Amino acid sequence: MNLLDYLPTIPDFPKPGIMFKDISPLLANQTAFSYAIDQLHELSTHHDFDYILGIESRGFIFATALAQKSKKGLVLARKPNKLPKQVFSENYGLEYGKDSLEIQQDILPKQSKILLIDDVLATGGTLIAAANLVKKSGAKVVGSLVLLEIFELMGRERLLNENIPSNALIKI
Ligand SMILES: O=P(O)(O)OC[C@H]1O[C@H](OP(=O)(O)OP(=O)(O)O)[C@H](O)[C@@H]1O
Ligand SMILES: Nc1ncnc2[nH]cnc12
Repeated sequence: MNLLDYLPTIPDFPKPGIMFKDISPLLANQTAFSYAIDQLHELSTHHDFDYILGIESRGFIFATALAQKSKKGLVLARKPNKLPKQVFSENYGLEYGKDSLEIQQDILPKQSKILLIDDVLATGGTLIAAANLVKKSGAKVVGSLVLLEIFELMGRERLLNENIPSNALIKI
């Protein structure tokens, strides 16, 4: 199955010049979605981890499915002002803007091993911010896994510079 058939490119969204990869058709096709989760789960087994960290919002979809399949807990990295307790925060830039992510300060046990999950790796800004939140918690990032990596935006290099191993089911 070629998952790229279910990931159309939408030019100039959300800003001129951005070639946006839309995951909606993949999610809407039960066979493609299920195949993607099975393949991502297989890649996740190469890591020894205690928790999955999912990134709001598209990352939550894949993180939830993988946490269930892996029988691991799911921790949410959320956009600002959504979490009810004390948080660690990170500001970051991504391909088409700036944002912040937060996690609750008391959610990750110190020294626990964390696998980061998102849908797309573009510049890597989002995953590096998520990794910094894990570090602030005293936990350890064992790797990152995405559905789709946009190779020319060089996120993988940025992640490697931060000592974050990265893997992607599809690379374009
Ligand atoms: O590698 P980067 O350049 O950081 O870009 C990747 C991020 O961009 C998208 O998130 P977005 O902030 O658009 O949020 P969404 O999931 O809520 O749509 C995507 O879901 C990744 O999290
Ligand atoms: N080009 C892109 N398509 C989909 N999601 C993205 N997140 C960052 N860049 C993206």
